[in-house]
Amino acid sequence: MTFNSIPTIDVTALVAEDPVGRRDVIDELGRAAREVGFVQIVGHGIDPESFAALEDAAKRFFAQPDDAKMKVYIGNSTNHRGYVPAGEEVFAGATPDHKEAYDLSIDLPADDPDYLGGNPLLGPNQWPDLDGFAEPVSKYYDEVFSLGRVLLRAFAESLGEPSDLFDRHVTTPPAQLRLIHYPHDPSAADRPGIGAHTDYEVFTLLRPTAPGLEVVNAEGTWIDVPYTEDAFVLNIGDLLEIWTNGEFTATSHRVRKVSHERYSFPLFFNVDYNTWVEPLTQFVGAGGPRYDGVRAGDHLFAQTAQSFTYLQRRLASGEITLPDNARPLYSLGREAQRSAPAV
Ligand SMILES: O=C(O)CCC(=O)C(=O)O
Ligand SMILES: [Fe+2]
Repeated sequence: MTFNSIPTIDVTALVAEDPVGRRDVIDELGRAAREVGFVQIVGHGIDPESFAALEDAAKRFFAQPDDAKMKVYIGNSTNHRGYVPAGEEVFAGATPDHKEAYDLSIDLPADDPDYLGGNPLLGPNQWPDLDGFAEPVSKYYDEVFSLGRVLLRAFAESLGEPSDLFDRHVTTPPAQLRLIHYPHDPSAADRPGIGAHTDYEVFTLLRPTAPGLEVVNAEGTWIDVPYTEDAFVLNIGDLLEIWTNGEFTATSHRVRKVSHERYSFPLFFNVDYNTWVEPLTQFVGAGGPRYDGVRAGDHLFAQTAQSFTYLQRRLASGEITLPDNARPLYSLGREAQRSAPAV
């Protein structure tokens, strides 16, 4: 099965809990997750004002001088929160991505036991000292997180399963929101915005401000995700691919070189750190499971540690270690399947 465009699904009936219309939406979501792994979501009910306020906050944050941004450098954090300067994240192998970012996640109190116990992804955010930043960013996070929960339940139902099959694992998950800024820099025209990859979580809900995102189909052709105002781009991540034994696909995507300024805001919806994710028996046929199991948080941390230079330094010094059985980068998704079968 291949595809040449990204479907758009109006989820109004799902969000409104319309008992009749929601079933059609669920079936459409399931079909898109199987056949494409990417979909544009409209009718999601997120207030355009919340997005406008997030975009404004992000622009004001990135417009600050480097030394102000570096006060909340991600490398100051033990739980992976804060500012990611250009060149910090080495995504596509040798070529650093041409972007800067600000990473936050579920904002737990400073006395959170997982944080105090050294969990590498859980704990408080590292908020900048910038008026009118934390409030709109947190509001957007909470609203999109709630939408994610509705969609997660819909995906379970689309598989003929109880709606809480995955959602029962969502309490305080390491679900990151990234504010990404791709600056305007014509001299960097030969560098990718973000190299090809799959996302490491359950699924991603992304809002961009401009085109540039591309996904690969089964034939290896890169397909544009057209920019649609007010739509969320939803893509299936590694964990749903593993749980469904490949029934859903984590489709590889990239951001092509951007000569214009662009922002994008992916919220990587996730399950709790300690959730064990392996192919569910109902999806495993005679051929057996196609994937080894992973712990949700370990998978995200292992992938993160292999792509952020501050974590590579901590690994090299022995300050931190990779989780057992860490997968190498980019071992899942359609691109990986084309070169080698999953294990
Ligand atoms: O900027 C985009 O549109 C994509 C970002 C992305 O794929 C990611 O952060 O994982
Ligand atoms: Fe991504």
